[in-house]
Amino acid sequence: MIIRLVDADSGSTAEVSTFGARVLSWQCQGRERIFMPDIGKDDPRAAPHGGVPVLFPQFGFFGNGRKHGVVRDIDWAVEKQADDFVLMHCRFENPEAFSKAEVRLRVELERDALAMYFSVINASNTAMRFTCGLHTYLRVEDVSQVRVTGLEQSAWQDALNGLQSVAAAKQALEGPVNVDRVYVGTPEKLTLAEALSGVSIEQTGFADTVVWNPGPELALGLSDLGDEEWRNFLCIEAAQISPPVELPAWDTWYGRQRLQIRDI
Ligand SMILES: O=P(O)(O)OC[C@H]1O[C@@H](O)[C@H](O)[C@@H](O)[C@@H]1O
Repeated sequence: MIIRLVDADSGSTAEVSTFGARVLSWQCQGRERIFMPDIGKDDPRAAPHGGVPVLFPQFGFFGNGRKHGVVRDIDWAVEKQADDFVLMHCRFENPEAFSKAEVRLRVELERDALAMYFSVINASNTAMRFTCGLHTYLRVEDVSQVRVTGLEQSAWQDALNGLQSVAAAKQALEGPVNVDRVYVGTPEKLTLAEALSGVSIEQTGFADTVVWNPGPELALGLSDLGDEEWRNFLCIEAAQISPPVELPAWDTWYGRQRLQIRDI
């Protein structure tokens, strides 16, 4: 099922699928801001690379479980809904580790912003360890022309090169084609700028940021992407990887990512 949100004042809209609690679309100021491959427009299940997949209980290969976790591939239940927000939840269980969790995502549409509130309740009697993230695919006209600011002072691990540590670049990230970087301990505010428009990206709770674009060669191996679609997105992912979350029994962990359109 797809839930459609509307902000009555501005006419902004968003679409969220109950499959994976994945945001599929955010139309704001007359433009689509979230990337979905063409093939996924009718059936999002056919297109894992797009929208905002929720990654839990594992981000990427950071853990002993399945890459990017399991909750992106299951149906979530709607708990509350209004014109401009939806709250969904799913249950996660790992009998081998005696762990159970209740995972929630609230997606809230504002005048010129989209906020995603993620939470995990450890519903078991033992502490729980996980990594997680919101794998946001930001739609851009041409990734080779964009500029990301806010990460200038952050060192990173290069996932294209065995997670080798790389010193902070001390400059903005320009035209990030074929990058896969894990920035550990990042500022709360980043900016993605294009020629005519920009997005402020704010994250709280999530300490890390992953920046990913596959570029033309890696994209050939991703069957849901059309030949040139790698140009039309940059993933700026709010993540908690290092350190992993150690959540005591019956405690709750919160993370939020908020996207806001800004003038350039
Ligand atoms: O193909 P998936 O599982 O959706 O992952 C896509 C990308 O997700 C990013 O978060 C990772 O840093 C990349 O290494 C990965 O390729």
